[in-house]
Amino acid sequence: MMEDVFRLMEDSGHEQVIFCRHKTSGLKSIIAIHDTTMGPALGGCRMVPYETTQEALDDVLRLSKGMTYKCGLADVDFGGGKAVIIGEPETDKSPEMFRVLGRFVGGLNGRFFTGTDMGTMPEDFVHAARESESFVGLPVSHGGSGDTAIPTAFGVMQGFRATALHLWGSDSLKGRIIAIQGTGKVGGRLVSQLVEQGAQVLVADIHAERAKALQEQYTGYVQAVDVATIHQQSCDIFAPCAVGGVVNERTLPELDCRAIVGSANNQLAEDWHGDVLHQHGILYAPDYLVNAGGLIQVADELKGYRHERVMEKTQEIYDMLLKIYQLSSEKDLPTCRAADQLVLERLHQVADLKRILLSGVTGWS
Ligand SMILES: NC(=O)c1ccc[n+]([C@@H]2O[C@H](COP(=O)([O-])OP(=O)(O)OC[C@H]3O[C@@H](n4cnc5c(N)ncnc54)[C@H](O)[C@@H]3O)[C@@H](O)[C@H]2O)c1
Repeated sequence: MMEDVFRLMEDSGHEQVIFCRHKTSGLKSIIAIHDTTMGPALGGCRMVPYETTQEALDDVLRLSKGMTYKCGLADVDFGGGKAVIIGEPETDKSPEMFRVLGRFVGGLNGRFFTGTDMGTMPEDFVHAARESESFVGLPVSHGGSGDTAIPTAFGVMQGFRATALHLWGSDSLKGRIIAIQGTGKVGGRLVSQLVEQGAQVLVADIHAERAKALQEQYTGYVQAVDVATIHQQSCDIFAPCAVGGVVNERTLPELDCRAIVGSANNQLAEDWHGDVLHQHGILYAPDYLVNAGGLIQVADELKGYRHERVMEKTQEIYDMLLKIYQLSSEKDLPTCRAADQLVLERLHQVADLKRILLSGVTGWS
């Protein structure tokens, strides 16, 4: 039986949940707006063949709340939101379905902006964008900003450097050993940038040929290892850049690193795994801060995209991460909890400044 939606919203602090259905296109979608204190909600739109509506609802509530935290730490003027489409991306998509989604999102009148996520592609959004201006992550030919892996990798590099400074007193990565799980768009970029900085890099990918190719390209600096053992490698920094949930009950006792800094979303299988990392003296860079480069890029599209501005903003991940590490040390708090505390402080600050009425605002409340 479906759980009471209002109770779920109350538990997670959501403002609004919208169920959208369209008979002819078969669209079934849920949009969740978590918190708009900092600005309109922003978050990706996923298409997944959820088995139940409850499963889709739980996912959209969890992900939209996560976006509030991500926007808060990245210091962009957006709040948390997310959309899910219930369906199989390979077979259920149609241009009409995305135009219908465009009309539903457009009907929110700027309260929610959305970009691509698992199961949705920039090409799908070309159809949606015909109906509303609330879509980001369009192909470059349609005014989009292009591959988000570029700022994302740049942000992770800031994470490596800030972590090195905190742990070893210098942000140089020369001679450091970094183990990268997943050598795709982000991981692959990190390898070349790390080699440039003089680091030693261990790599693993389920497509073993990708890791091997990097080993051949950077002989003497990059070594390919087995996917099953990458997290167990003795290294300075373990960088998950593939899938979520890699820090879990099974992997925790096997980790042999001083820090975890990577691009993958939801690296902690459960929040309390972050507490265990803290107890074990493994420094964890909250993933939603370190991988915020992509979010910063799509948020910038809404202002008229400027690459330099995106990279400048992404660079700030360095200082924000140092702030989290410092708070964590001072208060003996796990870094994930220190990050949450900073977001809540920011929400209070923004709510306070918004008490000042701007001229031209319609309505008096
Ligand atoms: N691209 C972005 O802008 C961006 C932004 C934020 C977060 N992320 C996250 O970062 C991660 C990497 O993103 P990407 O764009 O490089 O994706 P990608 O699909 O280009 O690369 C992922 C790589 O990981 C490999 N892989 C998958 N499962 C693996 C496993 N169990 N062990 C080892 N390798 C595995 C894949 O073969 C692939 O080469 C993802 O979790 C993504 O959600 C990416």
